[in-house]
Amino acid sequence: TLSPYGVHQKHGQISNQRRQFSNTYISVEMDDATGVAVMKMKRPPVNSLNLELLTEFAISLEKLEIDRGCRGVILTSAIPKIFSAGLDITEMCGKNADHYGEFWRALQEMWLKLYGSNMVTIAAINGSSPAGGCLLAVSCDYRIMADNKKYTIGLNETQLGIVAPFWFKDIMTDTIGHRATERSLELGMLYSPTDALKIGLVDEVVAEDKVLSTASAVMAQWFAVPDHARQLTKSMMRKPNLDRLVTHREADIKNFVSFISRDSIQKSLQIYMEMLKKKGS
Ligand SMILES: CCCCCCCCCC/C=C\CC(=O)SCCNC(=O)CCNC(=O)[C@H](O)C(C)(C)COP(=O)(O)OP(=O)(O)OC[C@H]1O[C@@H](n2cnc3c(N)ncnc32)[C@H](O)[C@@H]1OP(=O)(O)O
Repeated sequence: TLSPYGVHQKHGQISNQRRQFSNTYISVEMDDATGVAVMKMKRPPVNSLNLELLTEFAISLEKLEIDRGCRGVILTSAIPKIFSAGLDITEMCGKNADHYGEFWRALQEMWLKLYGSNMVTIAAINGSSPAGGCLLAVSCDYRIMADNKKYTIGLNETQLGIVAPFWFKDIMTDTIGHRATERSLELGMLYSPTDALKIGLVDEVVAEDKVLSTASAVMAQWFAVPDHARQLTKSMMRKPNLDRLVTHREADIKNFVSFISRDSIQKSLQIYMEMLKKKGS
């Protein structure tokens, strides 16, 4: 079927209790018996967040939000060793202002839906999660990361010569505190799972093969609290950050477009992409 946003979706029934829907880059398995949906990003090689993935992400969340049977979402990756490499740098390089604006609006939309969700959201971080990948995780209610010192998480934007916008910074501050955020963002720090746990960037570190089962167990604990009370509390905690972006949404897009269009920023991103490609070859 074609959704109102023009994204093709495949629907399938895999049992009486489980429903599945899948787009190009997102697959969702909804378990009606538990009320839990597992949402997986599947954009090889590194789940970088391009316009299409962000749009599918927002639509999938919206569908789950209006599904009365769904109380919680586990966000994870179908790609081994990678949760998400963050924003697709090629969406921010060598394109025109209209494209940059459309891309940023899609990112904002996805974030407003994820951070503002009434459902319990748990990030099952089964791989590296820099920059935009970290934003996804920090926007959830709870974070469980696989215990593998090769994986890293953090807002490393300054290392690319770019700057995490105020709404990334706000939720990072709410998660790890002002001083840790200041240092972390200025230096563009990426943390191992153990160090991320120490500063409170993730809530639990577990063996790689236990990430999903731990997420399900944590979900059951959160479900023990009456939904209406938990939802009102979440909304009270998150409303100021949500309102701030909604109020300044157009200005934020304008800032992004003018910042990213600068020759010096384009050059920094190109150098970073070349460095990534060289490393891979
Ligand atoms: C005044 C204020 C104004 C505000 C202005 C706002 C400014 C913008 C703010 C933007 C906010 C967020 C930014 C981001 O999210 S930028 C993305 C940052 N991400 C990273 O730095 C991660 C980069 N990638 C890696 O470190 C590694 O790839 C990995 C994730 C650890 C995986 O390592 P790997 O060894 O398994 O894979 P690798 O060989 O490196 O990569 C495979 C191929 O994928 C390409 N690639 C990797 N990451 C990205 C990416 N983010 N976007 C696009 N492409 C990516 C990589 O180049 C390889 O390609 P190829 O196979 O060589 O062709």
